[in-house]
Amino acid sequence: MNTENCITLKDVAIGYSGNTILRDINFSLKKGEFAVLFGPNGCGKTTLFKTILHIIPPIHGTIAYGDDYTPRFGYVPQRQHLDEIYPFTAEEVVLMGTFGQSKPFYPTSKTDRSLVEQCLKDVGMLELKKDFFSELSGGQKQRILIARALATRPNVLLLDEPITGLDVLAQKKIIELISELHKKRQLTIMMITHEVHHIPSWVKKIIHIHHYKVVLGSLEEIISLSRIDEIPT
Ligand SMILES: Nc1ncnc2c1ncn2[C@@H]1O[C@H](COP(=O)(O)OP(=O)(O)OP(=O)(O)O)[C@@H](O)[C@H]1O
Repeated sequence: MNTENCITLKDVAIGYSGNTILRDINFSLKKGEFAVLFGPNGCGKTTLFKTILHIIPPIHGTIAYGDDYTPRFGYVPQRQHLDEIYPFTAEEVVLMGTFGQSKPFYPTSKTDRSLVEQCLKDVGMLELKKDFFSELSGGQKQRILIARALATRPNVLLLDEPITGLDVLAQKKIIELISELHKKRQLTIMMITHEVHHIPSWVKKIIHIHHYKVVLGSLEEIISLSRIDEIPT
C-alpha cells in the first residue's frame, strides 16, 4: 500500500446484520488530508463512519492502514443525539475522551487534567468549563464534543454533521475551528454533511454517496449532480 495513504477502503460493503446498505466503496485518505463525506439523509454516511471506527464490521472488503501507521480515531457524533442525556459539566464531557486510555477506577491523572485543559483551550471553551453541557448553546456543545474527541489524542478525526442545526455565524466559526485544528495538529479529517452548501470551498476531496454509489468528485461536480437531482421528473 502507498505509504502516503493512511486509510484505504477496498471493495468495502457496509450494512447491518448482513443487509447491505452500500457496496463497492473504494477510496483512500492521505495523512493530513481533509475529506468531506456527502450524501442525502439515510444513505449510509454514519454507517460508513461506524465501519471505519470498527464499531460494526464490513460485510465485504478490507480497510487497510499505511505501513508503520496506526490510526487513533477521534469521533465527534451527531450532537442532537447527545443533548439531553448528558447531566455533566463541559469539563467532565471532555474528560470522558481520556477514559479509553486510563485504568478503570483510578483517579484522573495530572497529565489527563492538563490534556483536558489544553483541549478546552484549543476549542475556545476554557472559561465555560464548569457550565453544564446541557445548558450550552449548539455551537458551544459542538466545541465541547470536538474537545472530547481531541482528548482521545487522535491522528484521525471523524466528525458527523458538525454544523447541522447551527446558525450561519456559528457554522462559520465551527468550520474555522475545524480547519485551524486540522492545520495545527496535522490531523487527517473526514467530515459528514448532507447539505451541499455546508462543504467548505477549499475542500479538495469529496466522497459522494449518490444513488447508492460512492464516487469521488470536486465541489463543482457535486453541485451540478445536486442540481440535476433537484429537477422534477
Ligand atoms: N443499528 C442499525 N440497525 C439497522 N439499520 C440501521 C441501524 N442504524 C442505521 N440503520 C439504517 O441504515 C441506513 C443508513 O443510516 P445512516 O445513519 O448510516 O445514514 P446517514 O446517511 O448517516 O443518515 P443521516 O444523514 O440522516 O444521519 C438507514 O436506512 C438506517 O435506518
